[in-house]
Amino acid sequence: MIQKLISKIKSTNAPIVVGLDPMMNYIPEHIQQKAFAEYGETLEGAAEAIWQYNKEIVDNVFDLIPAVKPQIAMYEQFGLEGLKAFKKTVDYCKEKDLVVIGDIKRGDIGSTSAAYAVGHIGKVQVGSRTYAPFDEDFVTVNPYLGTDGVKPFVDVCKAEKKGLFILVKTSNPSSGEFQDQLVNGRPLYELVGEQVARWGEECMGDDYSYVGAVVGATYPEQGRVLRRIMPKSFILVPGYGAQGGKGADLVHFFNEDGLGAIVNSSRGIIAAYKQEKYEKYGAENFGEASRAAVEDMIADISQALNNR
Ligand SMILES: O=C(O)c1cc(=O)[nH]c(=O)n1[C@@H]1O[C@H](COP(=O)(O)O)[C@@H](O)[C@H]1O
Repeated sequence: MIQKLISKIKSTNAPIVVGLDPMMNYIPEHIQQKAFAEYGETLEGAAEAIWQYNKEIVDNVFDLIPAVKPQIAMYEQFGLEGLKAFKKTVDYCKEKDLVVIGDIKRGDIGSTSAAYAVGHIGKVQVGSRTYAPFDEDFVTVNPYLGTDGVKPFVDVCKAEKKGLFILVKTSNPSSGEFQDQLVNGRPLYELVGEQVARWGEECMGDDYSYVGAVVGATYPEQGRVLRRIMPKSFILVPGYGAQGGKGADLVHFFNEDGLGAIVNSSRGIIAAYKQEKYEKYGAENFGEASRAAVEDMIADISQALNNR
């Protein structure tokens, strides 16, 4: 899957991911009203609104981008109906030939991680049959439990040719509380980065490992250091746009080959129609506003990479 991600980044010339994080207050009134007219103000109605919203965004941007990243909590909050909308979204994006990064941030003791891995990127056995329940291409993993909590994900990736992005230095304001603590004089995120590089060594595609890392756009200096510590790991970089990250902050997340990083924006793209810059599109044309925001994001990152 890392090969597919790389070839799609090259063909689109866009190292970006659109985050499909559909919060209800971003979903335009007309989409909500239609879904509620059909299913009532129910969990099913919410799930239908989410699905229709996602579909319109994907239809407007799929040809410009290599990948999407649905964040499962945004679906899970609506229970089983929400999870059905998550699965429908995953399948639809795959039909559109997009790489799907399931943002699930899981990680537990070995046996439990194995079940998460099977459910999201692997296959589950039912009697004589096997099923791929969610079937994303990559998932995000929380490494707090250490090697035996991560290894089941790595094993499933090897068997299924899928991939991981492991949290190393997260984009949020409190990320330093634990991640920046010094251990033998070095910040914890560096030690986690070194371990990600080691986990990745046995999982190489042609040039890059299919075990990647997550490093927030909001910490560009740490990104520069981590780029060197994990030269063969792809870095998923969230925090662009709504959290303040800009193209110019991101150049050091990339290798000299122009690869090695993929930048996520969720609210900045899917709720673009609410920003002053794109309000001329109006809520009715929110998909077109998202397309314009994707084009602007690609231009911003390309320009920063060309100027470095
Ligand atoms: O793993 C992630 O994707 C992630 C890690 C991190 O450090 N920071 C972070 O914001 N994310 C996710 O990236 C997305 C960012 O959304 P926006 O701030 O709306 O672009 C959300 O889905 C977050 O859950």
